[in-house]
Amino acid sequence: MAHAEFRSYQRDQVVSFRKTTEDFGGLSNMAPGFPIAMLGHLIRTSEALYQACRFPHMPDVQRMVIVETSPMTAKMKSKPYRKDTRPDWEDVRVPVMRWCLRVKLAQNWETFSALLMATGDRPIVEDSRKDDYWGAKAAEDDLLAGRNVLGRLLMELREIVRSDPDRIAEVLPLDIPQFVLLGHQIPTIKRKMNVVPNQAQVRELTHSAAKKSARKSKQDVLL
Ligand SMILES: Nc1nc(O)c(N)c(N[C@@H]2O[C@H](COP(=O)(O)O)[C@@H](O)[C@H]2O)n1
Repeated sequence: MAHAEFRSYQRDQVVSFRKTTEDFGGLSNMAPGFPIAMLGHLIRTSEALYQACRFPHMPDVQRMVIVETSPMTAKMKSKPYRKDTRPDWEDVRVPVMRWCLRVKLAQNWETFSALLMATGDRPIVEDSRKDDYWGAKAAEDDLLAGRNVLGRLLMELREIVRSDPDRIAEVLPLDIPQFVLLGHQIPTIKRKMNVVPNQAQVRELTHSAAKKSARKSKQDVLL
């Protein structure tokens, strides 16, 4: 999969997604509404989980990534540290992404499995402006061209949901060195119904949203 071949998809024959607000936007790692609970922390998106996995040896950077409300901002904020990404990242990033998607599914079973099933048998493609590794880019004749590794992983997951859903009853940690979050070994994740934040997590979310809104209204005044 890491060396998935480059291919073209006819746009009108696939399920594609770009914005998280589109019908199939929930397939995007950036999509809100698929929270992940791990080691007592609430992680808002699979993108944040994936990006945090770059920095097992830098818990402060991991924390910064997982507490940020917006996954795009989290990714941007972690950009200065990209040079410190774990050295084997190129070898492990596809298994890490596969694991992140399984965790997203295991903890949001009803909603994410329903979304995957709603794609039917059509190819799934992330329609990306600039990333033809995880997704595919617009090409001539209404084609999308790229390696579409994320789309392929989603299709792989769809097949598991369809034919062997018990494989997602538990998601084992990856057998790679330093598979840790905030200094703790990542545990086996058990399938559960959609994650409901606990009281402490609700307080944390409310607090950070309130702080953000206060900052914003201050900026509004300054503008
Ligand atoms: N919405 C969006 N904007 C971008 O700029 C993107 N690159 C993506 N693609 C997603 O980014 C993740 C991989 O990021 P890196 O390889 O660490 O840059 C992955 O979730 C892609 O689906 N999406």
